[in-house]
Amino acid sequence: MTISIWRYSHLALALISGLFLVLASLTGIVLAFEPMQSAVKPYQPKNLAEVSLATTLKALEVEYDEVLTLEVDANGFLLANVVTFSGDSNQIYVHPVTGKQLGVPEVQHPIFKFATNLHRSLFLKSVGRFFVGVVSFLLCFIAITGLFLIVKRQGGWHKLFSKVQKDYLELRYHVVLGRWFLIPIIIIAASGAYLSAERFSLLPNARLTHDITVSTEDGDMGTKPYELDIFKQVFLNEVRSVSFPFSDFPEDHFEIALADKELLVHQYTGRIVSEQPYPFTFLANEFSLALHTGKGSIVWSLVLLLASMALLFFIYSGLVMWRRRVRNGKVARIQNHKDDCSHIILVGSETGTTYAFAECLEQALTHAGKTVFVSQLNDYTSYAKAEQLIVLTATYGDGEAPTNARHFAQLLKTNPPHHNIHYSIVGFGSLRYPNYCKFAAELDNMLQAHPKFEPVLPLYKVNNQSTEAFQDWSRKWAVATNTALVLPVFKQKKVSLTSVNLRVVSITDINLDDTFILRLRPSKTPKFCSGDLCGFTPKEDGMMRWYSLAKYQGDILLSIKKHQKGKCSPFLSSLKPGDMVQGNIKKNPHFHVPKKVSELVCIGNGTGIAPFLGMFDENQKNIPASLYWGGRNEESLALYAPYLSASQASGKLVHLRTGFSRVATTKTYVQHVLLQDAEPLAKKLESGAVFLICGSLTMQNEVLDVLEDISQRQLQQPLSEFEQRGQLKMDCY
Ligand SMILES: Cc1cc2nc3c(=O)[nH]c(=O)nc-3n(C[C@H](O)[C@H](O)[C@H](O)COP(=O)(O)O)c2cc1C
Repeated sequence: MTISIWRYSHLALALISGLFLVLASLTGIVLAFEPMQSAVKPYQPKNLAEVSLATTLKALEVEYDEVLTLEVDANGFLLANVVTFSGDSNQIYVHPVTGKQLGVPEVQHPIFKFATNLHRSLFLKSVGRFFVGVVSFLLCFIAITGLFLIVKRQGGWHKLFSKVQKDYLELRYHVVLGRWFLIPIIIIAASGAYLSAERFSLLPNARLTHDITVSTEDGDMGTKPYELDIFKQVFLNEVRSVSFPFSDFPEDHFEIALADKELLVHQYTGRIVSEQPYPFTFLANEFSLALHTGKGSIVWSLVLLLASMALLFFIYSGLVMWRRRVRNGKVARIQNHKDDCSHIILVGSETGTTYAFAECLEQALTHAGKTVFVSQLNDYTSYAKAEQLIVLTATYGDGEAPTNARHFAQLLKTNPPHHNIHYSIVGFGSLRYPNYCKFAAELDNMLQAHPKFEPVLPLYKVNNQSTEAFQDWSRKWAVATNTALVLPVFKQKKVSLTSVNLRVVSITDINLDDTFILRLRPSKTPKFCSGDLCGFTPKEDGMMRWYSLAKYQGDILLSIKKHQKGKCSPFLSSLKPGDMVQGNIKKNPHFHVPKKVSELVCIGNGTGIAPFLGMFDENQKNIPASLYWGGRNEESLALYAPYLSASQASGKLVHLRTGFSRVATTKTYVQHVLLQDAEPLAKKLESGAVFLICGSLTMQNEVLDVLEDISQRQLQQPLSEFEQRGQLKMDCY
């Protein structure tokens, strides 16, 4: 529940203050340059901690006829109001030791003046200041709610800076930048709100008053200030300002503002006539001003500049995210009537990405001649002609329902279907979270227990919005329901491909699994790695097919299953040594062996073994490596035996475990073999070994269930802990 409250508060506050925030961040960007520009001036030639006030006062007496005030500004520059011997009154920067003039304060540049006015009051004087104050206050809450949401999303404070989940650009960078800039934004907003509150006298009086009785002490009127001990003991780095006595009368004093207190000092005796510490509100005001403006610190000004820019990005990306969510929520309103449809798709989604899958499925089903109705789980009702119910749902919080799916269980009770309906559930989740697809699993249990619902397929889990996994589920669903379902191609991110001419070095015979190994030598040496992908485009349909590659002694090694009716694999199987073929290489960095790794556990089935053959061959440091592989029988393994034996002989592969599904009466799959090795595998997980999984998506899901089980039972930790540490890498199809 809480996550949606935070999300709606965050959105509502941002919408209310959006326009003001745009202005504030734009002007904030401009204003951040002002302190940077001042701070680089050469007006601080000496370390102030080494110069006593007496030294400066003496130098000033020599240089000027009279000094009225002396101020040490935020940059540590000495600004003095002096009267020269020729009678001119000047405000100048002076050298702390020689008293000589170093420069004059510049008039504020019109751009900064304009930006300051706009930033402070929108040119609306007190009314504007009031609005700006309120917006600062709101911004504080927006940033706090935002930070809370990010912490939730990342799985706790301790994981704030761990890997950010894959999502569309605006959402991803809302999170990535939020982690860095929300704290500075909270500081900017809180200090801005404080300054406004101070300005509108909402805080206790910060002014300081001295309670002095008229001094009767005269002292020696010939005494020079720099001869007094007090001025010899105070150094410039402690001083804010000095006001010189108005006249020679002993009852006029030096007013010295130090970092934390103000002193009145007798001008002839040096006695401290009054000493008052600054009230907290005064210091807080000063601190807020420094934090809000960046005065005196180039580094902080730079942080303010970047935070203002980030704020603009948050406004933009927040709007994009909101629009996506609103648009996705409206899907149901622009389509068929619910009671006319045979296929009902219900979506549970928090950030909207699951709707893209629902739209794809809707298109494909419509194309297959079905009448489709798409809605959200919270709108579940009766569906007069429903034959198939397909639920696509994310999981949120700690394994909870997304906001738009919370009422489904209740609605199901109040609207039980009148006829039997087939159902399938696809859970969208992420292995980074301990409760992977938990809500989908709960729904599955709920429907399984319901007398009117009949499952078409077991629950299918999709990790990190994998389009391949969803395609895989759709193929299975199409077979199970005998539907001619072809999903439209998902929009792919642009990736850089390297086109290469490849010469066939060798090609094996096709084995009993219709599988063969193709060894190709690139004409030039493109940079590639085992785990990258090699693609071919058959002329017939112009669609690229990708194969996971092994880099084997500089060549590309592919394990290919020949599909009789396929377009690409039959062509590749017909190649002869010496033939040339045009291919493409696509980087697949998430499936590379990490540079620093203590141990490797490779798990795969069928042709998924290919990248591992290269990884073992490249294992120059003999990092302990194991292979768990599932195939039909020994003969299936024979295809890879020469490569595996060579790696075993050289210590690059130390542990080989296989599971065969067509040997004994009981089928042994790779996940069963993993279960047999639960204890050693748990130890490997614990000691930081990297687990790589390659092969079919069905195998991947089974293997993940087994690994989750091992991790929970043996280590009392969810598998997500290891996923987040980068110990789990997958490339399944
Ligand atoms: C704050 C947050 C919490 C999440 N919690 C879980 C979780 O407990 N289990 C899980 O499998 N996935 C979890 N996920 C991942 C989402 O379910 C997954 O990214 C899903 O594809 C998002 O779909 P949507 O964009 O339609 O909401 C979480 C994501 C976020 C941002």
